[in-house]
Amino acid sequence: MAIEFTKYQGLGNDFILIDNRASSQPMLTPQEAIKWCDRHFGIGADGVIFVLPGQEDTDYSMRIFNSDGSEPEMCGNGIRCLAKFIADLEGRSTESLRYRIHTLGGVMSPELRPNGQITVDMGVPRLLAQEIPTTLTAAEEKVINQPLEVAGETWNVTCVSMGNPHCITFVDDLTAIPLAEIGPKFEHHSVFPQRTNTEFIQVVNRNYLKMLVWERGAGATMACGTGACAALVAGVLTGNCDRQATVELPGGPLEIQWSEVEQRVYMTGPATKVFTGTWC
Ligand SMILES: N[C@@H](CCC[C@H](N)C(=O)O)C(=O)O
Repeated sequence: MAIEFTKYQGLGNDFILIDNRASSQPMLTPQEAIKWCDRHFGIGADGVIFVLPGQEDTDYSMRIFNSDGSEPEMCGNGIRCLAKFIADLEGRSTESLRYRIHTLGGVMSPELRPNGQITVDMGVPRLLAQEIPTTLTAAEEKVINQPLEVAGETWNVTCVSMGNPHCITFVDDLTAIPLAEIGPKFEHHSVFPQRTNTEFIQVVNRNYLKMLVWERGAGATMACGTGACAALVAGVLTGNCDRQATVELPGGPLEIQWSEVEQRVYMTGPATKVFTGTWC
């Protein structure tokens, strides 16, 4: 069966978007998603995202498969791409628009702005060990600057769930991080029963962080929206940064804010259409 798709990217974190509004079941299996994401034998992407009918009073639902076929709960760069894709499908790309999107990580709300940027209300971060999930501390405790042994070194890590799990560690020099070697060791560490995304953060100043990411199910990517949000939350919890900061990723910057009153995290960044195609 021929299936139409559109490729989008947010800071180089790239996704294949599929119009799945006619059914609540994703059109592809995880095995098919692996083939589509392959950069040599397929279209090439960090994941496949489906726009499905809304549930529980939302406008639409989002499901996503990582490039390894696993299904994460949420994706920050992906939800900006999805908002742009929906606006394009509805023929409303030039308006200021807000959607309520159901995800496996909770309801998220992206807003398309007239300047082309998209701000997403990413909800309230979850901080208890059982919510990450991790066995690093007791289930009801937060994981802030806890020592973790990886590759023969002790790393002080802080864990944050933005719907999906993140393990954040602050380092002096990002250029000294052997990402491809240690990323998988964090991802598959026995203290993370559902694996984890890992962010390495260098603090430039209290409002500017630099980040490298190893994503669960996708490896080293150019950017991770949920990871940037989790990094800012971890920075506040460890006293490394203020509640508003620019997070610079290999693919470019995201603006992140953690509001003191409602405790919600807001992420602002771009999303761009790359091309459309048909998989035959
Ligand atoms: N790149 C994404 C996160 C995608 C999901 C992640 N790999 C996971 O398994 O949790 C983002 O921008 O947030």
